[in-house]
Amino acid sequence: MSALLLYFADERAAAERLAATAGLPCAEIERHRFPDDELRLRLPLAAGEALADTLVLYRSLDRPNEKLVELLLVAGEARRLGARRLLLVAPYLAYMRQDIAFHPGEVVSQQVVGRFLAERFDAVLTVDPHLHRIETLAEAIPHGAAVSLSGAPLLAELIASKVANPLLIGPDAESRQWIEAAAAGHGFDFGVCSKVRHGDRQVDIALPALAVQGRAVVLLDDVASSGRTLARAAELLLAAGAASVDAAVTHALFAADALEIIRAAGVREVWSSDCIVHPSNAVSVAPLLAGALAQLGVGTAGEGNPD
Ligand SMILES: O=P(O)(O)OC[C@H]1O[C@H](OP(=O)(O)OP(=O)(O)O)[C@H](O)[C@@H]1O
Repeated sequence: MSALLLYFADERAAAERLAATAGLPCAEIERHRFPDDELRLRLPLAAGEALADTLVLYRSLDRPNEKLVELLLVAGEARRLGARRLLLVAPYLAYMRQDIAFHPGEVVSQQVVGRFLAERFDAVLTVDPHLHRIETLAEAIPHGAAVSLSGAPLLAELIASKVANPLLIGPDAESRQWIEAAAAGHGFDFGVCSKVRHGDRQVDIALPALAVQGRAVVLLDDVASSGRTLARAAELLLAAGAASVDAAVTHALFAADALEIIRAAGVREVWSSDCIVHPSNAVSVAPLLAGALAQLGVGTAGEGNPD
């Protein structure tokens, strides 16, 4: 069974890391944007060349609005050309946070986008999707297509290599799942804050009842967007006597002035996984994704020959 990993130029490095780890050939999709913002895409196929049995499309869904159109076009063309098996590797999955209509008529984007993906791809692999009122990704992406992976163990290894005897702090109740997973493997001390969100850029945080005086604290979260969550938590921790505060996130969205806000709050180092391409990337999720692909029978990562 032949398989090919397809990627776009702006994610070449991360896609090539995955291809190398998974033992897959890879090729770039050519992309041109017309003056009116329409896209012209070209799959890397020579005239008369047959499609691979399995196509793996690598596209992380930060800046999702245009990327969702790319998925629509690539998947549509691949199926038109007779693709039998089409997998999406989207290390960051967008639109997962709007999981309920807060007002009549409000679009429940999570469900709409989830169905859009499930109708086009046989499997959708992602890391730490932000789920709030639903428990499993399968409730958003139906038809058995959802594969949800945890970046916490990789971030925990990174933290262990950077900070001696860290105190892991999760900024809200939802972070407890990855804080516990990260702490478990290394015996880190940990605690979880409580958070109330008042708006896109406004959160109130209360620290857990823990001694933070003199501790090297690492904040660990799934995503940093406006940066306000990490910034507010860091301010409180430093005010409570923490010796240092670093931050690690799976998804480095860092919208607009987020990094400046985080640094101004006193955060020393900011690390992220390469789920979203960003200068803070410090750990690759390629081994995690390659392992999941191997479980789906794609690539050689499961055969002990990742190179
Ligand atoms: O950088 P920021 O803009 O602060 O956003 C990042 C935060 O947002 C998310 O939680 P959220 O507050 O959405 O939790 P919820 O799903 O419980 O509303 C996420 O888990 C982070 O904690």
